[in-house]
Parts: sequence; structure tokens; C-alpha cells
Amino acid sequence: MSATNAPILITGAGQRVGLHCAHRLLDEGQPVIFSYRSERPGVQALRDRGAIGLFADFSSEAGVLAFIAQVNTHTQSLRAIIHNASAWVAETPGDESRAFIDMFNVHMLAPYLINLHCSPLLQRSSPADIVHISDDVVRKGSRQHIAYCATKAGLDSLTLSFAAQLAPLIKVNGIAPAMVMFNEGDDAAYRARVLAKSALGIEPGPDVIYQSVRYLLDNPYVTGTTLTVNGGRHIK
Ligand SMILES: NC(=O)C1=CN([C@@H]2O[C@H](COP(=O)(O)OP(=O)(O)OC[C@H]3O[C@@H](n4cnc5c(N)ncnc54)[C@H](OP(=O)(O)O)[C@@H]3O)[C@@H](O)[C@H]2O)C=CC1
Ligand SMILES: Nc1nc2c(c(=O)[nH]1)N=C([C@H](O)[C@@H](O)CO)CN2
Repeated sequence: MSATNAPILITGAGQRVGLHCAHRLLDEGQPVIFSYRSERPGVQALRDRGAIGLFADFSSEAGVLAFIAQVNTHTQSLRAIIHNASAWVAETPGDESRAFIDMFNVHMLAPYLINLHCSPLLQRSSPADIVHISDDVVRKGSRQHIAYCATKAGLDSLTLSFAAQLAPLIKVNGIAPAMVMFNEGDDAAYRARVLAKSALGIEPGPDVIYQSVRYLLDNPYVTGTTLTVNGGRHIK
């Protein structure tokens, strides 16, 4: 496969933000390889458009390495890797360690191992990018999602380290959103509370993340940077 149409790899694209970004890339004629853990309508929709779906459970090192092996059998080059897969789990009494380990694995171990083992695929494409999707909450911490926030902070650290190590052939950047789309179970009171936290007070939807991805992929002079996409939470 020529490097000019090398696929973009996006993790956790079976729903929501990842699914939207995968569709937008396909809309532009960009080949896509995506990971999914649960079979969802969105997974089949991407397959129907020619994207390659690879099963991945990042909750263990073995699962991450198995996914990496699959990627290497499906392509010889990559235009970009977008680390989108994530678990947003609050502390619950009795299984704090399990939740922390799960989020460490999906937010830090998986991006770390995938970047190390798949950077040779990126080096066969020019330009080449890694994008880590983090969270604006890292800026101040979170009393309800301590482990989630800590592991996303670790992801921000990986952005800096990999940007230094992989330059100049591969740019490495992050995107730190605040709420961009609610979950189905979020009630009106919760939604109102969250919307009040930002200066712009809107639920923008997933395209603001795709626009941020597009900016990072297209800009040849940005690396080691994390874009804040938070509706002005920090100035409220
Ligand atoms: N939505 C928002 O408002 C915000 C989102 N973000 C970040 O943006 C990104 C996209 O958010 P959103 O679309 O809501 O994410 P989701 O909560 O929908 O998660 C995306 C996917 O991650 C996959 N995933 C979770 N755990 C694992 C695992 N152990 N192994 C493999 N895959 C896994 C899930 O796959 P499956 O469903 O197949 O199990 C899921 O479909 C995330 O990184 C998130 O942290 C940050 C701030 C706000
Ligand atoms: N993996 C996920 N991470 C996050 C989600 C989500 O649904 N999945 N949602 C949020 C919230 O919208 C939060 O930003 C509200 O303040 C954060 N991370």
C-alpha cells in the first residue's frame, strides 16, 4: 500500500466520538482501520463503508499486544494513529483497584505499546501523526473520577515524551476536551450542571473533536501540543 493512501488507525470507534471521526475520515476518502470491543451497529456501518474493524480489548497487556499483531498483518504503513478508546469510570467502593488498572491499561498502556510497536508503520508515511485524546479535567483534577483523571494525565505525559522521541518524522499531539456529548442516561439536572461549567454553555457534539484532529493532521509545525477544546471552562 503506497504511503500516500496509508490508512488512519483509530481506537474505540464503535460509537460516539470515535465513530463520528471514522465516518468523517471515510467521507474524505481516507482509508480507516478501527478497533472495537463490543459489536455495535456503528461497527457494521464502518465495515459497510470499507473500513477494517479489528477486535481489541485493551484491559490487559496480552489484549493490547494481540491487537498490535493484527494491525501489522493488515497494513504496511499508517498515516496516523488516533488513540480514542477510553473508559470513564468513577470510584466505586470495593473495586477501586480494578477500575484504576482498567483505565491505566486503556489510557496509558495501550497508547504506549501501540506507539512503540506501530511507529515503524508511521515512519513509512509522510506526513505521519499520533493523536492522544485526553481530557480537560486533567488541568485541575477530579474528585469523582480520580483514577480516570490520573490516567488521562499520564496520557498527556506520553504526548510530550513521544513527541520528543519520534520527531521529526512523526508529530505527536493531544486533544483535551471537556464535555462534547452527553451519555444517554444523563438526566436534565446533570446536563444543566455540566453546561453551566463552561463559558459557552453548549453541547457541541463530536465534530469539534474531528475538527481538532483535522487541524493537527494538516499542520506541519505542531507537535508536543495538547489542544484544549472545553467551551471556556477555564475562564468561567
Ligand atoms: N464524551 C465526552 O463528552 C468527552 C470525551 N472525552 C474523551 O474523548 C474520547 C471519546 O469519548 P466518547 O466517544 O464519549 O468515548 P466512549 O465512552 O464512547 O468510549 C469509546 C470507546 O472506547 C472503547 N473502550 C473502552 N474501554 C476499552 C477497552 N478496555 N478496550 C478496548 N476498547 C475500550 C469502548 O468500546 P466498546 O463500546 O466497544 O466497549 C467505547 O466504544 C475518549 O477518550 C474520552 O475520554 C473527553 C472529555 C469529554
Ligand atoms: N470515555 C469517556 N470519557 C469521558 C466521557 C465519556 O462519555 N466517555 N464523558 C465525559 C463527560 O462528558 C465529562 O466531560 C462531563 O464533565 C468525560 N470523559
